[in-house]
Amino acid sequence: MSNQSTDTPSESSHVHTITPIPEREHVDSVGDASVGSDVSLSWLRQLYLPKEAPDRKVSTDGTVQYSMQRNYPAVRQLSPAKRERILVTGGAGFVGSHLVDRLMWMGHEVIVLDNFFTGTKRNVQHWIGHPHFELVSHDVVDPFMIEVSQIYHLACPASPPHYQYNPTKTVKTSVMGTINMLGLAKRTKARFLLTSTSEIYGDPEEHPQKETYWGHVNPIGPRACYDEGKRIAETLTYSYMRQNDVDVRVARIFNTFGPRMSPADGRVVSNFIMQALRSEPLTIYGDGDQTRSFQYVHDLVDGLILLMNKNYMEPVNLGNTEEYTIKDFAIMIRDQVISSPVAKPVNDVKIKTLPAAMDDPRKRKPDITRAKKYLGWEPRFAVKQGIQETVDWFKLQQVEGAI
Ligand SMILES: O=C(O)[C@H]1O[C@H](OP(=O)(O)OP(=O)(O)OC[C@H]2O[C@@H](n3ccc(=O)[nH]c3=O)[C@H](O)[C@@H]2O)[C@H](O)[C@@H](O)[C@@H]1O
Repeated sequence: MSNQSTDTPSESSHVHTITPIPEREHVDSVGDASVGSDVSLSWLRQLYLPKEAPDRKVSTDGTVQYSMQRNYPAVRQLSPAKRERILVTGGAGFVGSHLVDRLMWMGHEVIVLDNFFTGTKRNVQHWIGHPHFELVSHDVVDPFMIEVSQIYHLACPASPPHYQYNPTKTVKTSVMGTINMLGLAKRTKARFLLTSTSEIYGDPEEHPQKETYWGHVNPIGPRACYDEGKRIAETLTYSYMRQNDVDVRVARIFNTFGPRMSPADGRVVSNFIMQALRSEPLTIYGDGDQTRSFQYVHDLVDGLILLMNKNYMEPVNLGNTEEYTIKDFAIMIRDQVISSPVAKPVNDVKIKTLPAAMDDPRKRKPDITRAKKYLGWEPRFAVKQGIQETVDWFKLQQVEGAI
């Protein structure tokens, strides 16, 4: 993409009316006691923003030395009868690893399958060797046999540059990976949860998007490998439900951010934070009037666990209704990185405009009436609180030389 202009865009001209964002209280605990996922934020933070890191020593000579962790984080003690054996595909990825943290906290046995294309061992390193945890290097495109009672099927690249890097493989992952995992659910009678996406709505003509909306997707465009892949994954899921009595759940996940996002995955949150930290211009694709609604990863994990454990089989949107134009979002992130008390000094960060991405949805915001009604779920985190934690995490990676 070539640079067209270097300037700070005006904050006014929106394409449609955006609901003002309400103030939210600072959150210090997450989860839901009804399913045993309730936990303090500080317990989770020790896993990704530790005060000390006894498992690794980062030296000024540019080396890092990992050592066996002496103590695992404390988890709930469950009786064997209540302990589920849970498979998480893509469990070493950004969302998957936070889900694994919570399921481990809840006292369950967790088996992670990952091919490490976008996930990393580092994301789940703190659990390796734990008696409740197993990490398997495996690509879901190939069949996999195991006895489990629940399957969270997350495996698939999710950022547009990653899923467009090898579109055929993305389609295979969605189609064959989902068939393999549904087959496993059928054989073991495990409950199966598909992580679908807001992208199945395409460039929506309905706003906000309800689950009853069928979508507006270009079937042959550059995003199709992901959009259509996830649409067929939904089709497969409900076919197995009707034909084979598989107990299914479908989450349609809207834009999610947080610690452990890959700094180079090309999504807007990681791009803007990294650019601001490096004092580089923030890159806006197109006019910046396109909108997205961003949720913090812990809210999503709350929603996924509730959905798995409640008795509701239709698709459910999981997303935050705080909607931003991308240009307002750029300004918000820039200001937050600059004003952050522990930030290394960043120079005056500019914003530059690049050509729009093809088929980029113009607006996106979830209608979460269903999630509220059937799961008793709604996001708790203000985007700003989540962004602050994410900025802190990116800074820690920078200090440790990991990025
Ligand atoms: O973050 C997510 O959860 C979602 O990310 C992508 O969907 P998309 O909305 O295109 O996400 P981004 O790549 O983060 O882009 C958001 C908006 O920011 C723009 N953008 C992105 C990157 C950038 O540097 N500058 C910029 O203006 C994009 O053009 C787009 O309009 C994935 O396709 C979804 O599956 C995934 O759920």
